[in-house]
Amino acid sequence: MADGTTVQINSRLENLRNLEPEARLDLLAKAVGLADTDQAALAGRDVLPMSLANGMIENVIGKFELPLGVASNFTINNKDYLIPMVVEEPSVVAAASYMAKIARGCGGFHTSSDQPVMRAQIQVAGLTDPSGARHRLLAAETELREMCNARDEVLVSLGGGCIGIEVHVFENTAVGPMAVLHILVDVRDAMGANAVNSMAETIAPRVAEIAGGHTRLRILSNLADRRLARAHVTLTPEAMTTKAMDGREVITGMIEAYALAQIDPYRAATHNKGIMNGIDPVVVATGNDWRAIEAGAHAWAARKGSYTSLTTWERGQDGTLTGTIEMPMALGLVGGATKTHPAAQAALRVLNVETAQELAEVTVAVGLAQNMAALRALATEGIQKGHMALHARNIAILAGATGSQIEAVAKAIAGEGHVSVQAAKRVLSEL
Ligand SMILES: CC(C)(COP(=O)([O-])OP(=O)([O-])OC[C@H]1O[C@@H](n2cnc3c(N)ncnc32)[C@H](O)[C@@H]1OP(=O)([O-])[O-])[C@@H](O)C(=O)NCCC(=O)NCCSC(=O)C[C@@](C)(O)CC(=O)[O-]
Ligand SMILES: NC(=O)C1=CN([C@@H]2O[C@H](COP(=O)(O)OP(=O)(O)OC[C@H]3O[C@@H](n4cnc5c(N)ncnc54)[C@H](OP(=O)(O)O)[C@@H]3O)[C@@H](O)[C@H]2O)C=CC1
Repeated sequence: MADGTTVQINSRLENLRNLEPEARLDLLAKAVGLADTDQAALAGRDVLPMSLANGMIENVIGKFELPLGVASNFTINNKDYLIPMVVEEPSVVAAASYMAKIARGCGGFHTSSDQPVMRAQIQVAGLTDPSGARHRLLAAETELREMCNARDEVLVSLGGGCIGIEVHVFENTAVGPMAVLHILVDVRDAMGANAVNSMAETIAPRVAEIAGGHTRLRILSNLADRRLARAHVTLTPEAMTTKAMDGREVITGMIEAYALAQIDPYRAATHNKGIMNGIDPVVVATGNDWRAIEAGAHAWAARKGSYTSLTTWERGQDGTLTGTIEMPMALGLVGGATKTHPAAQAALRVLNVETAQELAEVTVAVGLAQNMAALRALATEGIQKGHMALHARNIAILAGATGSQIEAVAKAIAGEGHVSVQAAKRVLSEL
């Protein structure tokens, strides 16, 4: 766990879906060994006192609640994980759990990641010799690195700190030539924005002196391309077989669907939205900055000039299907709201991760599972059947159903295949 103790979890929580929320939390608490305070935080009982909320952002007037679910069945690198997910969209948690169930029968997900290295940019403008400035800055690397590290002794004592620099030259911009110095900083278990921003601001005057010209921007880049996390999964045709389709056909359909996301930005945007359906809920549940993750994901997807898929899907020589994902994942276990929000702390304990790198790897594995669910549904029965069956509960609520009526109305309209408020109102009046 984040506190240093190791717990073996069995993520296959039988019958979880059929329990009431309190019983589900109870089952989760037993599986993970959660303290009462963490259970209360996850249940949303007085989780965020107004005084705390008021200290987190400005002009606070209240708090906004969202559902917190748990995806089961995940096996990643032969270790079981239960995944807390904060999300407003139906079918996301069910889909992740389902794909994790299929994947665990095939050995689960496997991951790797880069060291947690962030970059910050120091823009130098007003130059006549940007290439000369680049050489002068590169020659001063040791001095600049030492200045950065003197700014954050705690990070250095934790094994992190500035590990190097890069200088990028732009000969022609709207305001003339520019050199941009990047500092590369190992931020350990933090997301790292504040650490790298402070270093960038500290060394900027010296950078201006060395380069000539003047410095302007001093800020991290959310294109965290030195902090990539990767996951892959290999699935047999037998595991991909559905009631209506042979697994080999399902695999063919998924690969065809993926092929469009590779080359067509219209499809890639939706394909990647499906991936972020898995990633964002984990980022939110752990109190991390989801705008930073979104910005990094889409900038990475467009890095080759045209926007493309964050995943790949390929058929192996033995007929198996392999899915992979690789993307920036700047997540922290400390800093930001991860430490201040009690539910984020509890969610991290449910995840049972030791390092920010492990959290990043688990998160991209959930993104891959979510993409697998969408492609599998799209390649077989279509998205509406499974998604709308679960969305039907929202529609039932909109139509005025309460308590046990919600499930009854949802089941009836999903069964009719006509999920609309009108149909729900009719069923409700007949109940
Ligand atoms: C929705 C399912 C999973 C149903 O699929 P199903 O075949 O009806 O599921 P099942 O009843 O056979 O259950 C299989 C397992 O799914 C899970 N499961 C199943 N139902 C529940 C539930 N109610 N509550 C909790 N867990 C559930 C659970 O793990 C269960 O195992 P069990 O517990 O029985 O051992 C399937 O149809 C599916 O995966 N559909 C895809 C859904 C999806 O991708 N949703 C995302 C929203 S759509 C979108 O925004 C993105 C998109 C699609 O546009 C992206 C793109 O285009 O690429
Ligand atoms: N473009 C962007 O994405 C931007 C994002 N942000 C925001 O910045 C916040 C995240 O910044 P971040 O720097 O991560 O957070 P913090 O500055 O809140 O926390 C990180 C600090 O925690 C301390 N620390 C303790 N233990 C560790 C450890 N094991 N590893 C690393 N650091 C440790 C270090 O501080 P110390 O040395 O002081 O002990 C470190 O600098 C988020 O709220 C984000 O929204 C801000 C600006 C821009």
